[in-house]
Amino acid sequence: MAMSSNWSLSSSFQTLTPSKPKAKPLLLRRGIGKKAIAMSLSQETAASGLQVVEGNGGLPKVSLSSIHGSKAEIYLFGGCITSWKLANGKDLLFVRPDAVFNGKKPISGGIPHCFPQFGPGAMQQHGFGRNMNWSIAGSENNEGDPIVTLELKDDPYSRSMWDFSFQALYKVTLNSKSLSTVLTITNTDKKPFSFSTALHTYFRASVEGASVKGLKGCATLNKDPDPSNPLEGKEEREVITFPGFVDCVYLNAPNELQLDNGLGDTITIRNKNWSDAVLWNPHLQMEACYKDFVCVENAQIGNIQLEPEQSWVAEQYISAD
Ligand SMILES: O=P(O)(O)OC[C@H]1O[C@@H](O)[C@H](O)[C@@H](O)[C@@H]1O
Repeated sequence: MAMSSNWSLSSSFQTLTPSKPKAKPLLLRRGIGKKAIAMSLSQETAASGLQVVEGNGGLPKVSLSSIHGSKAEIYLFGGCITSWKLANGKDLLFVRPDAVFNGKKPISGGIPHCFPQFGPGAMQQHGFGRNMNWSIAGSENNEGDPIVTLELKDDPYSRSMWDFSFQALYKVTLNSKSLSTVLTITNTDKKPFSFSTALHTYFRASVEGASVKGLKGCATLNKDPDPSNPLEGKEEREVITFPGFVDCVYLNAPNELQLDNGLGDTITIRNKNWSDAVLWNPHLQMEACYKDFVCVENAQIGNIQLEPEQSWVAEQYISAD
């Protein structure tokens, strides 16, 4: 499979001592007071093409601009990428009209994290990663393309649900026609833990014209009609469309899928080490917006167990040609 030249991952599991990226640290650090955050807003940071600005609800938002014209936005709350615009100004991601930006409820749209649980399970459906504040651990600029690394660590809130010490690093790179992410989960505890995770990507779409290719032959867990009792099956379709409610897990999904968003764009979704995929459209359960998006999610549905100091790494690379 062809990958871009900056696409490299030596191994999926690495034993390493958790470390900060080498890039120059920015002002917004974890645990910093509100006042300090306010002071650092609007500041042009060390790496060009990257700014921290005030987003909806006053939440800090990282704004990325490539010299090639593409743009992206990431809320530190939830480490959620809410916008990915090509040079032509088209935003390929979708934020639901009912999304709230109050720093409490997860942002419904863009690319929310499901961590440390895809769900359903012991804690809230998609875990706590999407409703905690991530911090900026570093930034770079590679030939005009901005790169930012966000970090999430355990705190009393996460420990109230999942009593482990962890570090999540999320490196986001914006290129002219692509957006890539590397998620690294490290066990910083003294005991093993297990987790599941997903990138719950909401793609802007015209649902009637949208389709996904690449999943034929996969084993499926279909949550339609009963989400609490998924039906096991096998995907027989070359081209999957969204004629009604869709909520299906694809196990051992391939490393490359293609989404036709029904709006004139073909989006290639490549991954390394995201083992599974999920397709979701709520249909009439969300009458106000279901026609305007489809979720195509890279996921790790089965639990990953990490020993102390061990890391799990997975990459996603979405591009529009
Ligand atoms: O939490 P959100 O963004 O509303 O998404 C919920 C949906 O997320 C999907 O990933 C699940 O497969 C669905 O079962 C679930 O209903």
